[in-house]
Amino acid sequence: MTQTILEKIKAYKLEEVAADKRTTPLSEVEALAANASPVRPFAEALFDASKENYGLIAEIKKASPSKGLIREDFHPAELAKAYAEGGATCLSVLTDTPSFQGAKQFLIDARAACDLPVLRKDFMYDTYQVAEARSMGADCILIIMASVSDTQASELEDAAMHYGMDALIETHNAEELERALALKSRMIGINNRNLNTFETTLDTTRTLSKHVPGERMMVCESGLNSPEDLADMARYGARSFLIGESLMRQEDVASATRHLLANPLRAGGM
Ligand SMILES: O=P(O)(O)OC[C@@H](O)[C@@H](O)c1c[nH]c2ccccc12
Repeated sequence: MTQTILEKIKAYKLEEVAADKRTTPLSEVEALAANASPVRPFAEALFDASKENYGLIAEIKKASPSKGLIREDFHPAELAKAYAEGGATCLSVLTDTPSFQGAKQFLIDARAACDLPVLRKDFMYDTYQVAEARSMGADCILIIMASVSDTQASELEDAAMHYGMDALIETHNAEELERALALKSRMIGINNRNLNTFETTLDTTRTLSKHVPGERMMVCESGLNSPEDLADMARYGARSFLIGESLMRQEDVASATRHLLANPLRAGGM
């Protein structure tokens, strides 16, 4: 049987975590996590920003399995500063190496360069990875419903809460969304990209948004390219966005971020 991209990632990630546990035992990671820089409120920052205009989680992403190398001139600290200057609310930093050419050090460098709360973007299966995320300084983790059981999801969420971190619960279809809503987290991601096939369409948000209850905060993820895309998604109730590639492809990341956040809905008085 051929594996999907997500299944392949899961297989190597479980091996990676097992190896990490051998080199750095959990007790050591927990001690580092306990001494890490204080948590920056992630969900709260996003919620506040989305009341004013849009909340933006800007992603530091060097490469992806579907696109290959996205950005040559890649310096996480510089990019973090540019995103902050351009008005991003939070950062997301890919720490997966085999598929995204990310690194744990990228998160550490990006967070040290700005005041924004930071999401560790990786494939999480084990609470060891949550402790590790906090030890790097991460303020939020990602839980991908397509890749974890309900039990795993709530264990990961509990571990995040234990450290005072937030969790972004990522969904891609109605079944995953229903499972996500059984968790405690307020932030519900709708990923427009199917992680098994890497097909991307904003129709995912158009379809699923109506099933996100008002008390949750919807985060529209992937495939967003322009202020018009954001305005379009805003019509479906999205006020917060997770954006990587379209910003990473711009030479001047700060002004590209500013341009993206210029809100035609408000500016046009609609
Ligand atoms: O680069 P884009 O199309 O703007 O997408 C960003 C982000 O949503 C995407 O990187 C992502 C969403 N969920 C993920 C899970 C794992 C890895 C990556 C992702």
